[in-house]
Amino acid sequence: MSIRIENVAKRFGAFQALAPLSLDIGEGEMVGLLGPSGSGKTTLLRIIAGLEGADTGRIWFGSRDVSELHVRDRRVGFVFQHYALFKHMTVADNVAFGLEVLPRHERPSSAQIKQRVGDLLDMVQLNHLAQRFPAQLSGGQKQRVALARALATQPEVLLMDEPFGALDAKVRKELRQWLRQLHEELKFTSVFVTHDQDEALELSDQVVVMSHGRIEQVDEPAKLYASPQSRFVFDFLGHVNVFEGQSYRGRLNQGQAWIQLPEQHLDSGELYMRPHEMRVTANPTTIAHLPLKVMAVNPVGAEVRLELVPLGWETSSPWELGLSHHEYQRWSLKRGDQVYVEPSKAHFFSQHTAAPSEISWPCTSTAGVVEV
Ligand SMILES: Nc1ncnc2c1ncn2[C@@H]1O[C@H](COP(=O)(O)OP(=O)(O)OP(=O)(O)O)[C@@H](O)[C@H]1O
Repeated sequence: MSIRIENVAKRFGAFQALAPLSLDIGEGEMVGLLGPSGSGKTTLLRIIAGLEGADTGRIWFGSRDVSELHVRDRRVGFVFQHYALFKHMTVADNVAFGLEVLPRHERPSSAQIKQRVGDLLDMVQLNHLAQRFPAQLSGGQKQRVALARALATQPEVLLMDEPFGALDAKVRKELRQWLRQLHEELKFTSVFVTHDQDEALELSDQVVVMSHGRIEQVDEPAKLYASPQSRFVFDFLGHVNVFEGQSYRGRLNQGQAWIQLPEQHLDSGELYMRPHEMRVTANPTTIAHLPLKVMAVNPVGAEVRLELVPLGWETSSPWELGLSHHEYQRWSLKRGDQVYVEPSKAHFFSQHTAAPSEISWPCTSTAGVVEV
C-alpha cells in the first residue's frame, strides 16, 4: 500500500509543529523518519496513523483518502515504544488480541486464530515462549511479541515509533537485522521514527530527514550520506570536517591555512568534507596547506580514526580522518605528531547560494610524517 502525504500541517496552539509538507512512500517501502528531538517525527507518524488530526492537507493510502477516517478504520499496525504488551495476558494471547477484537463478520474462527498466532510466533522465533507472560521476557523478546501482535491482522501499513529505543545496542542491532529480513518476506509498507542514524540508514529504503517541522531531504541512505543538500543534513549524519575561509586569488584562506579552489568557485564560504574524503600528506601540497596536530588515534574498527586539531587556524570542532590499517602502519602516527592533510572531495557552500556544489581534486599525496 503506498502512502501519500499532501501538504500536511499541524499547530499546537501558537507552535507550528509541522510546516505544510508532502511526502510519497512507495508500496512495500520501509521509510525512516530521522531528526533531532522535537523535529516533528512523532507528530507526522501519529497523523499518518489517525491518532492525531492534521490542520490542513490530506493523507492517502493507495487510492483511498483516509484523512477523515478513524484510527481503527485505517487498518494500520503499530509498534510504539511505550505501547506496552498486556501484562495479564500470555504471549500467545497478546498476539491474538487484535484478531479477537475484530467485528464478528471479519473475525477468523478460533482454530484459524490459533494457527495464525502459531505462524506469527514461529516467524518472530518465539513459539517456545507462547505461554509466558510479558514480565518473563527480555526487552528484545517483548519487542518481537509487539511486532507479531502488530502484524497479526495483516495490516498493509506498519507504523513504528522508536520501536527499539529502550534496548541496548547489541539487541537493537539484532532486531534491526531481523526486522529487515521480516520486511523482505512480508513486504508491508512501513514508516518508523528514530533518532538513531545507524538505525535509519540500515533499515530504510528511503530516509526522511526532518528539522523544525520540515522535511530537509528525502533520499536513499547512501545518497543521503554522500550528497547532503544542506548544512543541517551534513552535520546531522555522520562526522564532517568544515573549513571556513575567505576567497582570495582562487584560494579559500583562513589564518595560516588555505585550500585551492577550482576556478569556478571564487566565492568565500565553507567546505564540508567527510573523514574519508581527506588524506594525510607529509607536507603542504599544491591543493592545500592545512597543518594539524594528532590529538587521538582510535584503531578499533574497520579503519583507524584520527582526531586532529588545527595549528595556526581554527575549526569549531576537531577534524576526523579515517585511514586504512595498512595506511596507518605506513604513517606510524601517534598523539602529538604534526600532519598535513588535503581534500580529495568536498561540498562547497558559498555565502550566496543555499545548495552546495561538489568539488573534487586530483591526488597529490607524498609519503612521510613531520615530527614536532
Ligand atoms: N500534544 C501536544 N501539545 C503541544 N505540543 C506538542 C504536542 N505534541 C507535540 N508537541 C510539540 O511538537 C513538537 C514536535 O514533537 P514531536 O513529538 O513530533 O517531535 P519528535 O521529532 O518526534 O521528537 P522526539 O524525538 O523527542 O520524540 C515538539 O516541540 C513538541 O513539544
